[in-house]
Amino acid sequence: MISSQQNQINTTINGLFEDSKFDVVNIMKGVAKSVFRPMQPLDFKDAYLSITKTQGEGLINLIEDNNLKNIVEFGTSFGISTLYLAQGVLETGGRVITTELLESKAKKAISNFKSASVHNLIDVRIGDAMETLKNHDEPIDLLLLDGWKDLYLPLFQMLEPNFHNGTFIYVDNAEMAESKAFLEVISQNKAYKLQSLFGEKVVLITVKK
Ligand SMILES: C[S@@+](CC[C@H](N)C(=O)[O-])C[C@H]1O[C@@H](n2cnc3c(N)ncnc32)[C@H](O)[C@@H]1O
Repeated sequence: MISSQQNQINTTINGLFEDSKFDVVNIMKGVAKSVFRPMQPLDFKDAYLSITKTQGEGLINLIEDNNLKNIVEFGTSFGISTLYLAQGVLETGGRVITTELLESKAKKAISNFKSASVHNLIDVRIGDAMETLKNHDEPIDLLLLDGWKDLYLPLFQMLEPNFHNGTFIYVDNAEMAESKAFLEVISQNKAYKLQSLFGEKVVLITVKK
């Protein structure tokens, strides 16, 4: 049975997907700005760049099926993926820490979490995730990597001491060049198993038991 809170989350997510239909234009504007210089997060301040609905539903199942409670997300944007994570932890009794570099995006995300009445389950860290997660010293059950791809490896390595036998690392945009370089390094490490999902878009890393 779908609870009224799940309904509220779904309504918020549907509204955000509706709003994100202008993303193609916003992404093109961002890419155009970065023709003569490296891309910057600020170039995409209006773009959602979100995971898909199917990915979101898959994340809910992953959380519920494995009773995951301690979730960390790199890259909040306007909060679509975080709302799916919150829907998962609503069932498991867990919590989500999410990180966003741009204050304007983080503030909009917080307002979206309030609309969905899940703000009490989510700790939003504003600023560079390499700083805001620097002193993280609690077990991580699920790490969602969906921020800028050049930070996947240093962030993974920084948080690695918090992984355990049941940790999942969900790598979005795995097909991108910088993600591939990161995954190449991880695949050399015998401690981890890699599995592709959604064609090449996602790689799910698990800790070998
Ligand atoms: C692909 S979007 C995230 C989409 C979101 N996970 C979703 O599915 O709705 C990536 C986000 O990461 C943020 N970001 C980039 N570098 C970051 C950093 N160093 N620390 C925290 N967030 C960062 C960007 O500003 C951008 O909003």
